[in-house]
Amino acid sequence: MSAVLITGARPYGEEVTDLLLLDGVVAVAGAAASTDPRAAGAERIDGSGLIVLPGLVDLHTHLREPGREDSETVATGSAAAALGGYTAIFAMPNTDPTADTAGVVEQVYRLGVAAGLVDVFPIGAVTVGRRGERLAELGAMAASAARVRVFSDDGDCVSDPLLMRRALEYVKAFDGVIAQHAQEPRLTVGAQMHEGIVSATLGMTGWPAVAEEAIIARDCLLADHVDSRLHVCHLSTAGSVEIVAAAKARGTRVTAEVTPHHLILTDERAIGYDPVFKVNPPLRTASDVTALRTALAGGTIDIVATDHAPHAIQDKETEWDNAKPGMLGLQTALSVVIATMVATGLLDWRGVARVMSENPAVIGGLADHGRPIAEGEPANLVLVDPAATWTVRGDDLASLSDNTPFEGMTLPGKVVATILRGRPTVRAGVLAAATVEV
Ligand SMILES: NC(=O)N[C@@H](CC(=O)O)C(=O)O
Ligand SMILES: [Zn+2]
Ligand SMILES: [Zn+2]
Repeated sequence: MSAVLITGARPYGEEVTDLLLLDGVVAVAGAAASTDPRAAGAERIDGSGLIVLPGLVDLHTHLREPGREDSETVATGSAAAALGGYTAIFAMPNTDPTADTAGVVEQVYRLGVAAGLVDVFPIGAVTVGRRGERLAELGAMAASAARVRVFSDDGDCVSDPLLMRRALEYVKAFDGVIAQHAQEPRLTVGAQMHEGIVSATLGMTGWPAVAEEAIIARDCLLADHVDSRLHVCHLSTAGSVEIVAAAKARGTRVTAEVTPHHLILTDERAIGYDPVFKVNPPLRTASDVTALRTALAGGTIDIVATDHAPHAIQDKETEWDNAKPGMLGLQTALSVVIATMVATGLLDWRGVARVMSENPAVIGGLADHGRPIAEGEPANLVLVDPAATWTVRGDDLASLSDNTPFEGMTLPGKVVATILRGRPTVRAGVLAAATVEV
């Protein structure tokens, strides 16, 4: 039997409430927690000054296993996730081999269980090899031990509208969702960064906003037509926000995510030609950043998802055109959300719980994550010190890769403890009982 007593912490930043966690469940919430006889032998966590939130849920992580274990593994990505306050992550299928069969998704699922730091839910590819030619075995992945509910060809767009329609129709049978990487390939041939004033000045090939917006508009219409669930990955432009808002107003079952980096960085970062700022979709303009923050606060954008995309040094520290797109995110996401959304007054802590835990759990179909902090609920929790600040160093992060765009930045908010089913995976800001070397 596991027993943990958290004293003096504030759920959602509200009233101080003691919490007694027994056998993976919040057994007692309130003053009675500390006096409960079952608290006698419990591990104690001093929560004074800390905020408790439901454990974070990331709907968009790249773990690189199988295939690129030199840039990330399920175990090292799980460590980064736990240290970032996550209790559940969804792993994108752009691995080698592609996670497009029951066999591969079960392998990733089992590696997550073995690492034991966070619940790892594999995302299945929509098409075989993510090649966009024919549907993968969606039903077999859904029926597998990994119980896949989210499907995506992320890294590439399901650009064929007929395949997209069929995928949307297929997943209705098990209430699945298609998570689309919205990028019209013909409008982004050779694209390196956001198409605008900065790309023109630098002479780089641009990735126009319309390449994202055209696919989102099309997919919203398709999802509406077949009454299925669409999720828009890493939405990045003000125009995309307008399209999603209009679709939601019409009753389309569409949800959308924004990444931490799109909430804080702009295309001006490309000026130094440092490929650490190369990402898909690209960093956009300051007015896009403002629109994304407003949409996240107002609910047009449902969640923050990291798009944690580790890359080995030889793939990233090369000239811009040859560098792979993608940025680390798991250990910095909460701090970036605090800096951009909480410190600015756009979201309170209830709002943070909604966009980083509750909503992603609902979209991903998880019953045991993103739950209220209340008696009888699963004890998946994160304790955050809102007053602490820290300076990001890629070297210090648990990921095997170092490609953080926040190197040297001082950010607010530190994860002090992460608790998965009543068991601390992070204590005093460090990995607890690590089952893996990082
Ligand atoms: N975001 C990125 O720039 N890269 C991702 C793929 C993706 O999310 O599209 C990757 O797998 O590296
Ligand atoms: Zn993508
Ligand atoms: Zn991605």
